Amino acid sequence: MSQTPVIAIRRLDHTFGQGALERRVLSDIDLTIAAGELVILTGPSGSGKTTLLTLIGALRSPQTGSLRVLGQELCGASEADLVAIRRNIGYIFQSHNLLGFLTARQNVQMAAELSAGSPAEARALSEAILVAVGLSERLDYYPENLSGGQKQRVAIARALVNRPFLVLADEPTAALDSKSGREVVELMQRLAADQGCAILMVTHDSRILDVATRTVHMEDGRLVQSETAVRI
Ligand SMILES: Nc1ncnc2c1ncn2[C@@H]1O[C@H](COP(=O)(O)OP(=O)(O)OP(=O)(O)O)[C@@H](O)[C@H]1O
Repeated sequence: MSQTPVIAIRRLDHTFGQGALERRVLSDIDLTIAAGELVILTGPSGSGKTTLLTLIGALRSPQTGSLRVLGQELCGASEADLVAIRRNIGYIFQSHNLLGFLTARQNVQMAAELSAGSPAEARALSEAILVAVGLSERLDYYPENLSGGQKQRVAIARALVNRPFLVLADEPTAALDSKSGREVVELMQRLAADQGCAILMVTHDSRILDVATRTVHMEDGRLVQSETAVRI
C-alpha cells in the first residue's frame, strides 16, 4: 500500500448540465497525494473545490480522465465499486452532521459497527477514539449539550474510527471560533500522523494553513500547486 498513492488524478475534467446549459467546472486536474500527507485545498467560492472533493470521495461519478483512490480507478467504476471505496474514506463536513437523538458515543459507534467484529468491539473502539480526541468526559452527552468544537471533535472521531486510508474534510473549522478551529485541525494532524492516513482539507481559514504538508490552490476549475511546507 505504501507505494500506491492514496489519490492519483490525471487530466480530470468535470462538467455539470448538458447542451446549452453545459458548464465545465473542473479542467485538466492533476493531483497526487501520498499516505501521511495533509494537503490543504484553497480557492475562491465557486472555483470547484467541493466538486473535486466529492469526486475523490466517490460521492459522484467522474466523467473523463483518470481518478484513482487507493489504486482503484473511479472513472467508469460501478456503483458497487464506489460504495466499496467509500468504506476506506472518512468524511468531515462543515456542519458536523451528528444525529441529535444519539449520544457522542452512539454517533461514533454507528460508524464503527461497519467494520468492527461485534457491537462490543465497536463500543470499545468508539470510546477509545473519543478519549483520543479529548472527550472522555462527554461520552454520553447528546450533541445539543456539546459546544461547536466538541461536536466537530465527535465528527472527527466518527470519521477516523474505522482507520480510513483517506480523510476528506470540507471546511471543518468554518463554524468554529479561531481557538477551537486551531485545536480541531491540530487534532486531525496528530491523528492522521498516528494512523498514517492522507488528509485532503478544503478551507478558507488562512490561520490554519501551516498545519499542511502542502497547499494547492484552485482558480476557475484549475489547480495551482504551491511548494511543500512542513512534513508531519
Ligand atoms: N450539482 C450541480 N449542478 C450544477 N452546477 C453545480 C452543481 N454543483 C456545483 N455546481 C457549480 O459548480 C461550480 C463549482 O462549485 P463548487 O461547490 O465545487 O465550488 P467551491 O469552490 O467548493 O465553492 P465554495 O467555496 O463556495 O463552497 C459552481 O459554479 C457551482 O455553481
